[in-house]
Amino acid sequence: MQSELYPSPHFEGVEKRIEINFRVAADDNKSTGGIIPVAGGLRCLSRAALDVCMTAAECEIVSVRSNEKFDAYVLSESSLFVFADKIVLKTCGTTKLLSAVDPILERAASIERLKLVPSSVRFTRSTYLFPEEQREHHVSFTDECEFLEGRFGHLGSNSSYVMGSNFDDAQWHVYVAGDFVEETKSEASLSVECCMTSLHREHSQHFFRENSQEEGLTAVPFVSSEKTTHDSGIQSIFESFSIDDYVFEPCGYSMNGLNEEYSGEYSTIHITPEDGFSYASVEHSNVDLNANSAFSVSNFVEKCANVFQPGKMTFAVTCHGGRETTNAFFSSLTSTNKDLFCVGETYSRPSMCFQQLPKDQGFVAYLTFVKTCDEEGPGRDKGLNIGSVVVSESVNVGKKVAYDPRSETPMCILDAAMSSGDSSETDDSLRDSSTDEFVSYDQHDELAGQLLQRQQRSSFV
Ligand SMILES: C[S@@+](CC[C@H](N)C(=O)[O-])C[C@H]1O[C@@H](n2cnc3c(N)ncnc32)[C@H](O)[C@@H]1O
Repeated sequence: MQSELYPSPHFEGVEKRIEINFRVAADDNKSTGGIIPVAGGLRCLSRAALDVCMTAAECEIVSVRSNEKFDAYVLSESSLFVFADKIVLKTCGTTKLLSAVDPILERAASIERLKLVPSSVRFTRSTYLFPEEQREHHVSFTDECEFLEGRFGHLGSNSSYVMGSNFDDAQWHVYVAGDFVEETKSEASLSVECCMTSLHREHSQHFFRENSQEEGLTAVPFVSSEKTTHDSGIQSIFESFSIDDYVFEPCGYSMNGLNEEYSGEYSTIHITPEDGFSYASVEHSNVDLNANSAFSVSNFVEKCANVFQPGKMTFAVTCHGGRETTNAFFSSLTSTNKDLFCVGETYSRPSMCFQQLPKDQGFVAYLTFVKTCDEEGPGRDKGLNIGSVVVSESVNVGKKVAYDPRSETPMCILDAAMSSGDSSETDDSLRDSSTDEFVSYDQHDELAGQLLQRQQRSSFV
């Protein structure tokens, strides 16, 4: 259906992401003491073994860069990060990310002496722009969760969430299982995943190898990936990072960044610049909150906004590991004033919600920003606002929801505090819509009840 509405072929920029943490199998614990050497473990997997896993997901490795803590691979569709005890795979398009899980688990289990087995997993994604084109285990979030439960449900503490307004086109999907805390009592780590749509058309010209002939747009001649990274402002988001960048033919951009100051930290950016379905993602992950205590989520939000100037952007902030540090970090987010994440006057923040993960695994905060005004000029890609009602996936209520993509601020006209439709999955939204501030845990049950009542009162066609 949508192929009649969008330029063909179009590209699904929205990525799926899985992070699997491993530990030494119980029967090998005695011989190894449970220790996985930082240069060993999963990093011992051969290139051929990784290629098999990537082929299963239907993507391939195009570049690699390493530091003492991890190997970062740029893929034809996004990125792969391999640590001694952790794999992070992020793929876009119609790739079959979950089909890589079995080959990864099999190869990890066969690593000599260590025999690595999963200890925890986190799967995340935004709402697909073209959900009907997804295949195999990715046809819906329900399918994705079913698959994940089959492979990781036995780890316990498993749960899934859909965060953000049910009426919005960008909800945040999360599946977690296993115990992050057991493994990393003292370490607290943070990741921020940003997704942007309706990119600025002039800025997007940086990511074409062949210049657009469109009137009103200033062509940016392609010189090198490094120059693209510098001139587009991307380098300024990640100043202390060594960047492995790649500009695709005829367009598209991917990069992995390795922090030279804090060597476990990484970043990754992927850009689909084409008009009609433009999309970019920026991720900054594995931030050790004890070591890099100066890390600021609001600075990160501001930098992404300034560089990309998208029509819309969402941020998922996940904090897990060491309980005290994560708790302190999130109280500092929630106790400070409500403008913490505001980006000047050019963006409004129609929604913010907050999810505590089971068994002290940590927290996820999910924020949405919408551009309030546009300057003169070629403006931004209208993206999905091309004059037709789009049917968007809404797995959490088990039905499809129609919304009008022509609305510039679809969420503003609705009650942003109503998280998603299924209260069993999302009634942990802790935002008080009257004050736009987080509420305490004690207030939570009361607020959830109020939200549910208001949700039941609301009607939407
Ligand atoms: C670079 S990848 C990045 C995907 C990423 N998830 C994003 O933000 O959209 C996608 C972009 O590269 C372009 N592209 C060119 N050759 C490609 C290839 N072989 N595989 C995937 N994308 C390719 C696509 O048209 C699209 O603009």
